[in-house]
Parts: sequence; structure tokens; C-alpha cells
Amino acid sequence: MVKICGVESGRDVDLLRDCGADLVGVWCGVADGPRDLSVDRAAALVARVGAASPIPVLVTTLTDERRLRNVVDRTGARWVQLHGWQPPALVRRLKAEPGLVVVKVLHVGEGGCPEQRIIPAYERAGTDLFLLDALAAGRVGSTGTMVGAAAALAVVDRCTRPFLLAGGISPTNRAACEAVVSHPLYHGVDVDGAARDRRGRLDAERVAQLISAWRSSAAGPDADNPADD
Ligand SMILES: O=C(O)c1ccccc1N[C@@H]1O[C@H](COP(=O)(O)O)[C@@H](O)[C@H]1O
Repeated sequence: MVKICGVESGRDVDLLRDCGADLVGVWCGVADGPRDLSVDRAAALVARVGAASPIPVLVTTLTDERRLRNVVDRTGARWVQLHGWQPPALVRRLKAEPGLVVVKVLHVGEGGCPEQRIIPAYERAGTDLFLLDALAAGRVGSTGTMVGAAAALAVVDRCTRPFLLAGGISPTNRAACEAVVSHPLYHGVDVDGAARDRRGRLDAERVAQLISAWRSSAAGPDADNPADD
């Protein structure tokens, strides 16, 4: 699967659908997030994506259950990506709602994954899919930094649920991730920065390049790794 994150308008939704993205990230409740939307705006974009293909994914860092439920209910999203420090107990309470798919982000930084020891608790709580994203200088999300293959494998080898890979994913760095892509639980990628032009707008050509590079079964030449040329 290829997930592209951070739609802000109907134009963005239509662009991602036309390009063939599988999952469309709609931000709501991301404090200080550059693409955070009001609940009403997020609801309108979730509705515009529709329920079939692509699938809208509500991306949030909210940890307060009442506020989170309010956003889930009002947007109508059936996939929720918990990109913050939400505990397993919150996943369990969300999963009490039939049909809700919960994606839990596991942060991976130089010191490893802070959530590593509680991965089994997230799984018992019902997490459907994990998403590995880079933690860089304490910053969460859109770091543009790749999660190293060794660090990623150390985390996913503890998982029994499938995972998406995020963090600086681009059309040219798939080869550097081949060991992760080959993992039996690998399910796809999640991208923000590399899908955008210089002005920060989603760009159809870049999105098409990302989808082509990451959907194909074999890695092409890696521009970030001259040894591949
Ligand atoms: O970008 C942020 O500031 C952010 C804040 C809180 C949650 C998620 C955020 N961004 C997400 O980070 C990944 C990876 O982005 P990139 O490809 O490295 O630019 C993506 O899911 C963004 O939506």
C-alpha cells in the first residue's frame, strides 16, 4: 500500500485518487501540525475521499479519549492513525467500536523505539497495523529522516501485526530499504514531504513516481546509493 499524508483540499483528494494512492491521510488534532484541519474540514475531506478506494485515514496525536472519539465520530473516518504517544489502553477502548481500524505509530530514533517494550500490549489491545516513523531530535512526524534498516528490523521483529514504513520515503530510496520491504509483515509506505513540490503542495508527478517506485516488486537503482549505479 502507498499512503500519502496531509490532504488540505478537494484538489488534493482528487489528485491522490487520480494517481492511485491506496490510503489518504487527513490530519485532525495534530497540535501545531502544518496541515492540521478543523473537525468540519476534516469531515468534508473524509467524505470526499469516500469509503472504498482510496481509504481515508484520520491522522491524530490526540490522547484525550473524549476529544478523540468526537473527532472520529464527526469525521466518519473508519481508519485512525495514532501518531502520538497514545497508550495501549486507548487503542483498546477505540477498538471496542466495531469496524474501526487502528494504526499505531511506533517511533524509531537513534536510541531505538521508546514503545518497544509495550508492542505486545498494543497488539493485545487490537492494533491492526503498526507504522514505523522516524524520531529525530525529539521531533515526531515529517522529519524527512529515514528509519535505518537495522533499527526498523529490530522493531518489526518484535511485532506480529503488519506495518507501514514512514520517514523520509522518496521515489529514489527504496533500495536502501530492501531488507525492510522484504520483511513478511511489510505492508507499504507512508509519505508526506517527498509527495510535495517546493511550495509544499501535493504534486501529481511526485506522487506518481512514489507509487511507481514503491509498488513495483523489485527495487530500481537507488539515487541515494551510488554503489547501485
Ligand atoms: O509532520 C508533522 O509535523 C507531523 C506531526 C504529527 C504527526 C505526524 C506528522 N507527520 C507525518 O510524518 C510522516 C512521515 O513524513 P515524511 O515522509 O518523513 O515527510 C507522515 O505520516 C506525516 O503525515
